Amino acid sequence: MAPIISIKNLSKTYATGFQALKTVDLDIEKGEIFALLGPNGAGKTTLISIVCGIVTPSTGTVTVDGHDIQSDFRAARAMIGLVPQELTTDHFESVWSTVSFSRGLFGRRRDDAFVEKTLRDLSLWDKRDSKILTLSGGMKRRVLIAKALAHEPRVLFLDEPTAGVDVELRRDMWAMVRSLRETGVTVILTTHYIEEAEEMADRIGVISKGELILVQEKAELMTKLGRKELTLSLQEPLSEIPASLNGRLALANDGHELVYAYDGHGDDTGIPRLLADLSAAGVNFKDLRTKQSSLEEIFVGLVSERK
Ligand SMILES: Nc1ncnc2c1ncn2[C@@H]1O[C@H](COP(=O)(O)OP(=O)(O)OP(=O)(O)O)[C@@H](O)[C@H]1O
Repeated sequence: MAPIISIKNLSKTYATGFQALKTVDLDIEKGEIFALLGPNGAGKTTLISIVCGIVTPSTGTVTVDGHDIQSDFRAARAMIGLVPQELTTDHFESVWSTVSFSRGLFGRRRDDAFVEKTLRDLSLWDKRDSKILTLSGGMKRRVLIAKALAHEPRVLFLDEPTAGVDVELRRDMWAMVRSLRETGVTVILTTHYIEEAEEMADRIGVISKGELILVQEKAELMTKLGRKELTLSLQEPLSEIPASLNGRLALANDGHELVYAYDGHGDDTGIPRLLADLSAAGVNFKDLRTKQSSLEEIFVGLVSERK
């Protein structure tokens, strides 16, 4: 099956001379949930802004269901719903009129029943006559989603959908994404939360400094991301690791700490066996802490693995 979005040789250098994207190639399959994972400034918004026709690429092409986003912009854009990070217009409009207006913008015929269903699904029905200005931040986010869905797009982009939203909205948003997928809608979300990519995505692309450094099925990538470290603060410093524990641990902090790295997503972390072996070797500790690899460390690990 042809991909719903095909990105080839895409790069972007802004007028400042800053290169925000470096030769990105990516195909998104119809009906998948794809998470673009990367730290702030990695180029996520730039990438989706190009696909949505908001930013012009410096090189490369993008097609949406076969429509070129530059030469066939209207057809390409009509396929897409975009939920941006912030609402910038429409403050004085009511919820109902801003959402139904968005539908009209894409040439869709008026369909009050569809707009009503969208508002109800997003718990906005009671607010349909309220001016956007008077809504809470969470409600404004819901309006952004309703606007993006108003013209029944086949592809939905969510830019940092849960940054700063409350638990309830996050849960609603995830449920909405899953139900959209059931109707064949393709969802692409950007995030810098590993947990969000893990919860939502079928496939994850890791972007760092404008480069798509890895694209992988979630299950595979989470195994890589799941590395954790257990640090034990010892009661007495050690000059060397006891023979029975060698190979599993590293000494740190001048022998005051032992560090054990393990797969945080595996069923068998090896920790119970490790603690039993430490006790048998007469090594006592006074404190312990665990640490998840940070995104930065993961990126460094992923990039060096590819070399
Ligand atoms: N119009 C612009 N002119 C110059 N530089 C820009 C412009 N827009 C973005 N940038 C720069 O491009 C880089 C990538 O920005 P982008 O917004 O795509 O990142 P991001 O991964 O979406 O990050 P965030 O999560 O912070 O939005 C950043 O360093 C940003 O400062």
